[in-house]
Amino acid sequence: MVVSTYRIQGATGEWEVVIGLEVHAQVVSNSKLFSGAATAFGAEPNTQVSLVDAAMPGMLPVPNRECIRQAVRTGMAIEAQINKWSRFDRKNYFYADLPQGYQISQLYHPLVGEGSLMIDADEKAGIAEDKVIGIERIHVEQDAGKLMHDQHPTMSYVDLNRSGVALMEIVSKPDMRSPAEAGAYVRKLRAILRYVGSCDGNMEEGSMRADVNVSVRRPGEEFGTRTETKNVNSVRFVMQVIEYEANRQVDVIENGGTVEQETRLFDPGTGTTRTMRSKEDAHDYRYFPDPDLLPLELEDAFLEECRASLPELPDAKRARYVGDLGLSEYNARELTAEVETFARFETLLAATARGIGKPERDVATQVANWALSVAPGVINALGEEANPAFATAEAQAAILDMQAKGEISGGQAKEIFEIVLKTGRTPEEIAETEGLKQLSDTGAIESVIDEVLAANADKVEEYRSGKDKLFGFFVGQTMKALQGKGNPAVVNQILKDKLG
Ligand SMILES: Nc1ncnc2c1ncn2[C@@H]1O[C@H](COP(=O)(O)OP(=O)(O)OP(=O)(O)O)[C@@H](O)[C@H]1O
Ligand SMILES: [Mg+2]
Ligand SMILES: [Mg+2]
Repeated sequence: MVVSTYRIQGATGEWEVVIGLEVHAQVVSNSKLFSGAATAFGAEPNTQVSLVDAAMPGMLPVPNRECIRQAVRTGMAIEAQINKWSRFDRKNYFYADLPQGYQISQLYHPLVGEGSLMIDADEKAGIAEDKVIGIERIHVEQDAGKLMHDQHPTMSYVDLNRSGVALMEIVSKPDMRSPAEAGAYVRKLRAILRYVGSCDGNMEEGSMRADVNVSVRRPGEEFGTRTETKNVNSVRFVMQVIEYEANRQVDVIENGGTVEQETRLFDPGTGTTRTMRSKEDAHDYRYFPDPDLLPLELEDAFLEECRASLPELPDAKRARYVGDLGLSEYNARELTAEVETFARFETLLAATARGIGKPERDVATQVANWALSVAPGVINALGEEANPAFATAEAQAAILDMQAKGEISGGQAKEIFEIVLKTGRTPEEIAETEGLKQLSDTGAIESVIDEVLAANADKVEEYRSGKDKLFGFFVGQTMKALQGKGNPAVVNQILKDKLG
């Protein structure tokens, strides 16, 4: 096995990087954490703001059961401790996008305690083996509004649509040791959130973003001082932040300086980070329990309902694909990485197995290869000419069924799929009218084989006296005579029978 350890080579020796991530994930829910206002993305500014979200005096927050349910389900999906008793705290600070003057969050008693998540070995990415990353906690909190500085030459506007939307803050332990591991962690976490349906994981639209904590140390020594780069909104950027920060910190230390604990901002344009605020003006948030809210107490029936609603999760699905369906580790990992991918695969697998009347296991590898490489290959090659709407599960299953029955070859399967993508015609009809079929008519194949054997009587003699290798020659000659359209299984069988 390749053991690849990520190290920064400094002027004075090697450094190890230590990473912990705080991921803010917007909870999928029709209404906000403490109000009935809608959460739909892309609405006109300030059209989804209740009196609670605008912090009108006297308004009281009421916890939204669905938001709590989603956070509990997420906690269960990372095998975390679910705290039946938790409480909300006020995190006080002043900023124009925060009308309350405080954010309702959970510092002292979060809803979800310790859990973990496994990142998968990926040799290409430099991750030698599966690795478990600890998760410290998940707490539930409100999002803030959004300031808009580009609407007016001298004024800033504020959009409160996001004010009060439920977020989960998922805090990892400082267990990651390379940009690749951090990238894999974010991808795996995003996959789990999407499987569970508790967050859409859409980083570009901001429904999932990461605060990236980075420090460096000599391998095996005490942790160094961390910096925290806020609001990083893509996997690639998370990795860039770590790469940049780790190298910057090594330079600082090797040049006799010390790393300051501070909050930094990432500039995607230059791939660098810069100071946003330092420890000196660090916030004192004056956290205290929110007097407007009672502690949350979860009942067993609620917890059971949450557990029962969980789908099969990525690790379990991957193991089942290998164990029950007989797929390779690689195929299983690729197919389970995204919800859309496994959903498409499972639909196609079911349709193919049903069509041909065989157990799923018998056709799983064929369907997996089709879904992961053959079909995308044909679609990409066609580019604009392909109409994705024609790539239905039924059409693809029909092609795979014909191939599994030996009626068409792999090459013909691709040609038929091409025509399907361009025209929407059915595969059976295409195979028939375009002559894209293998010949399986035993009578016709038999007479061709008879001719081949008669024309090569000497070779038949040699074969019968023990030169087994000649079998391939007869197959080749027969196929040539059939212009490549013979069903290989039928050709092989008849040849075997005739040669004795
Ligand atoms: N020495 C270190 N190097 C890198 N990461 C660290 C180190 N120590 C702690 N971390 C990580 O920093 C993060 C700290 O997050 P946490 O939410 O607990 O506190 P915070 O960042 O101080 O608070 P806030 O939520 O207000 O930003 C965790 O992900 C943790 O793993
Ligand atoms: Mg935090
Ligand atoms: Mg933080």
